[in-house]
Amino acid sequence: MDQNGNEKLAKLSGQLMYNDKRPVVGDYVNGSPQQDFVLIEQIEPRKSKLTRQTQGTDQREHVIAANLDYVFITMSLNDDFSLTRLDRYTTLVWDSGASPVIVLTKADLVSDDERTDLVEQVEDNSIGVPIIITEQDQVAETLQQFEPYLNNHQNIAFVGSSGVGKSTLVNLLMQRVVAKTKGIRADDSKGRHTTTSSALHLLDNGSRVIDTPGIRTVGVANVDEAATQQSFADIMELAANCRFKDCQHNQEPGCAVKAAIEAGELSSSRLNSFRKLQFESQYAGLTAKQIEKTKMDRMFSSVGGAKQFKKQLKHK
Ligand SMILES: Nc1nc2c(ncn2[C@@H]2O[C@H](COP(=O)(O)OP(=O)(O)OP(=O)(O)O)[C@@H](O)[C@H]2O)c(=O)[nH]1
Ligand SMILES: [Zn+2]
Repeated sequence: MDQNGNEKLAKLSGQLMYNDKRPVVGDYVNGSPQQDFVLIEQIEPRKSKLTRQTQGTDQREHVIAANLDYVFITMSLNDDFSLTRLDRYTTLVWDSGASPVIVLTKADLVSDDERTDLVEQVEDNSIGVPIIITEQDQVAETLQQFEPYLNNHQNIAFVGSSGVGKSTLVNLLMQRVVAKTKGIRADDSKGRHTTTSSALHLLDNGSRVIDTPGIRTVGVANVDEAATQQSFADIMELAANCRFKDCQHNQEPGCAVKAAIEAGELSSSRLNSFRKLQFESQYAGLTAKQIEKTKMDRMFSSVGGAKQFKKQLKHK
């Protein structure tokens, strides 16, 4: 896409190909126009990059999107609420160099008391991260809350579990259907039904929503708490019978997990994988807190309006 928002066909120069330097969505590139395509010759330094954490021995960094300014961590208040997952997403975003903003959706599906309680939990947990609260059909209120993050040619993206309302928000910001929501088919500008949605949506004010399946699911694979518990259902079940509620399954007396390993009902490698995941989650939570503290001041000064908007909506 050029400066004017026109999409162009582009090819990579041999030099970039040779060095395995490939642009990702959000990259700014320089190149020269050829007859019917643009030859990309240089990728500008990235001011932020969202990466996928590869697991196992392959430690190569996989960049999913570049130059994001704000990443909206989207979580629904009714059935997707998890502070642990929120912490891990927040860490992921801080690590990328972008700033996180928490979006709590579907406020219309919880009672006022529940909403107040959940929002306070997030405020206490994610100190310094702005919060946006949205609900069904509140278009003007929602746009108003997003405004501070869009008014300066920003690159933004939405992350979060499936079904929390990311597409709904993208479409709302675009003021038309560009991303598929459940039950609605995306329409492209020519009025033709499309099955794939574009990776980059240009808003009227010059900001861009970067939206790819890779961004949507970033972190979800190794982040999703419920999925973790589900995939280690056998260990969770055994652990319920440990004598101590906070049993670490090491040397504690009355440990049902150790007993199962000794009885040959559970492999010790399975316990190891479980530990690895547990450790990663604790580490992620800790880092989030530390990083949040150091970046707090910067956040408050750069988007001072955010808290006010939230308070307005909360007490309306
Ligand atoms: N009641 C209510 N429903 C909502 C709200 N936001 C979104 N929904 C509904 O929730 C469903 C899922 O929303 P989507 O926008 O498709 O969710 P998504 O996060 O894009 O899901 P994926 O495409 O799977 O990543 C749709 O039926 C929406 O209409 C909200 O604030 N309130
Ligand atoms: Zn135990």
